[in-house]
Parts: sequence; C-alpha cells; structure tokens
Amino acid sequence: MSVLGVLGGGAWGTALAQVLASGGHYVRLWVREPEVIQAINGTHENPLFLPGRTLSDRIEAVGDITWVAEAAAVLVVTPAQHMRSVLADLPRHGQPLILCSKGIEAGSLKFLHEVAREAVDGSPVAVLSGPTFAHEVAAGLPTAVTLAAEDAALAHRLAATIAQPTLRPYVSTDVVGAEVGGAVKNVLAIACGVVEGAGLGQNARAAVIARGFAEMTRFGLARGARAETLSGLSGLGDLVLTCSSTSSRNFSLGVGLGQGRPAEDLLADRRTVAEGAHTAPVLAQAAAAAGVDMPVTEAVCQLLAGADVGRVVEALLTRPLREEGF
Ligand SMILES: NC(=O)C1=CN([C@@H]2O[C@H](COP(=O)(O)OP(=O)(O)OC[C@H]3O[C@@H](n4cnc5c(N)ncnc54)[C@H](OP(=O)(O)O)[C@@H]3O)[C@@H](O)[C@H]2O)C=CC1
Ligand SMILES: O=C(CO)COP(=O)(O)O
Repeated sequence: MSVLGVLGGGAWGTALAQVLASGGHYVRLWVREPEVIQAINGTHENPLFLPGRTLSDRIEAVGDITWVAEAAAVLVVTPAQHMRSVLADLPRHGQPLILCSKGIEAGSLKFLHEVAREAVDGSPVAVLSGPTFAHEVAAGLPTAVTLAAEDAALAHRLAATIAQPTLRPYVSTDVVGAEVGGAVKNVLAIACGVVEGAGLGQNARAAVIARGFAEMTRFGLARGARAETLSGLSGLGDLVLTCSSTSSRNFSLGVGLGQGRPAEDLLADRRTVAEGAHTAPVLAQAAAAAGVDMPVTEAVCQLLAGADVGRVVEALLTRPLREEGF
C-alpha cells in the first residue's frame, strides 16, 4: 500500500481519503482550516464538510502542502477556481496528479487538466470523474468512475492504485471528455433544480436532462471529446445523478432560484461550493468561442444574473422549432 496525497479537505477530498484509507492506503490530506485539521487528527471526523462519518486513522490531515508532495500520487480536490493557485505551491517531484474537481477556469476558459499542466510542469495528469456523491463514497456504497489520462498505461496504473471493493474505476484516454461531462452537468443540475423549485413538473425535468445532454454532447464533440465518454459515467451518468437529487448542491441552488430567491443570497448562505454557478458563465463563453449553441446553459446564466423564471422558461419554449438530435 502506498502513501497518497489529497489536496482539499472538503466533502469530496475527505470522502476520497476515507475510501482510499479503508483499502489500506495511508493518506495525507492537505486542509486549510486549523479546526478541520484538529478534528480529523484528534477525533477522526470532519464535521464542517463531511459530518456524521468516522474517518480512518490512516488519514493524517496536514496544513503544510509540502508534506503531500512526496506521495505516490496526489488527488487534487480543490474547487476549480482555486486549483491553479493551490498547485503553484505544490513542490514538483514529477508525482502523478489525479484531478477530481469539476469546472472550467474563469478568464482563461481552460479545462482543469490544462491548468494543472501549466501550474505543475512535468507532472503526469489524470482526471477522475463520475456520479459520486461524497457521503455515499465515504459510507462505502458502490460507486463507479471514469479515470482518464492521455497515456493509457498511466491511466491503468492509477486505476489499479485507487480501485477499492466499493470504488470501481473505468479507464479512458479521453481526458477532455471526462472533464466536459463533470463541468457541464453541474450547470444542467442547476436548471433541473429550477424546474423543481418552480414546480414545472417531471416532464420538464426529463426534457432538460435530454436536451441538456444534447448540449453537453455538442460542446464536447466541438472540443474534441469522444461520444462514448459523454454517454458514460462522467457524462450522462453524473448528469442523471445530479439532476435528480436534492443531495446535489447545484440542484438545491437551482431549487432556490426556481422559488424566486436571488443567487447572491443563496450563494452567501452556503459554505460549500456549487461549481455550476461559477462554471455557467465560463461555459457560455467557451461555447460561444467554439460556435456551439447552449440554450439551457444560457438560461442558467440569466437566472443566476436575476432574470425572472417565467420569462426565461417562456423564451426556451418558444425558440424556433428544430429537428431532434445533437
Ligand atoms: N461533494 C461531492 O460530492 C463531489 C464534489 N466534486 C468536486 O470536488 C471539488 C471540491 O468539492 P467539495 O469537496 O465538495 O467542496 P466542499 O464544498 O465540501 O468544501 C469546500 C472546499 O473548498 C476549499 N476551499 C475554499 N476556499 C478555498 C481557497 N481559497 N483555496 C483552496 N481551497 C479552498 C475548502 O478547502 P479547505 O477545507 O482547505 O478550506 C474545501 O475543500 C469541486 O470541484 C466539486 O465539484 C466532485 C465529485 C463529488
Ligand atoms: O459532482 C457531484 C456528484 O457526482 C456532486 O454534485 P454537487 O456538487 O451538485 O453536490
């Protein structure tokens, strides 16, 4: 068993640390808040981000990022918009990085594997993504993910390292596809939450999932993703999960928007990250740059900016009729 590093002591970083430690790995978990470090090392819990779960004593929380650097592999689980600045502080040892966050960097419009390659020159980069609610993974419930790296041998090696009885990675070389699914589904989950919050019904939710998937596929194919990745765990799999559960922070943000509450109030109320709120405007820009039409994403941007739900829905329903398909 190896020593693995995890950057980010939020729900997902802690859950990944837990499942890996349960399988016998020693995990160094880099966390910023001293009280979280104290709780993890003292009472084996993370009440701030993963309440109610007793953590393995093979997890050591550390406040100094240099302690994580010498691990056999480092899982990067910071919010997408903080990934570049956190990686800038990671000493370089050529250790493989497994990116577990979901989003697109604001400003640069870059995927996270591009950000990581720029920030940590020389480290091999892989992406782990899929339908993975943190509390279920931490509870040892069965979960399957996509693990993508351009170098197939690296992807297989990392998959063998992280595979556990309840965590089954499927290997891919389609890094772009794995990233597109995770980033886009968060935006679509907000849209599905709006449908729920505004009481628009289950037909409408299914329509948003299906047309949202068409949108994800158009964007993904334009950016070089493969169709089979988009219809796999990290695309359609995660879309279905996140668009149908109040366990999703993005979905629940959408419920609030659908009830007519302003985005600023909803975001100010939460300590946890709803990546879709950050990704939506960035994705809209990236789609425009690629010449891809993404009407549901545009609608989410308008709602986050305070547009009236009824008007946004009416505008979506009265778009010119078209053939079904991507
Ligand atoms: N929760 C889930 O079920 C899943 C989440 N993800 C993705 O994982 C990523 C992390 O999400 P999650 O763990 O849920 O986050 P949480 O909302 O649970 O926690 C917030 C995280 O943000 C970190 N953070 C806040 N501000 C900063 C900053 N300035 N610099 C660096 N880190 C900061 C916190 O780090 P610290 O504790 O050190 O303050 C903490 O790790 C997201 O991209 C999310 O989409 C992917 C799959 C599943
Ligand atoms: O990515 C996730 C599940 O795969 C978690 O979704 P939320 O961030 O919406 O909670």
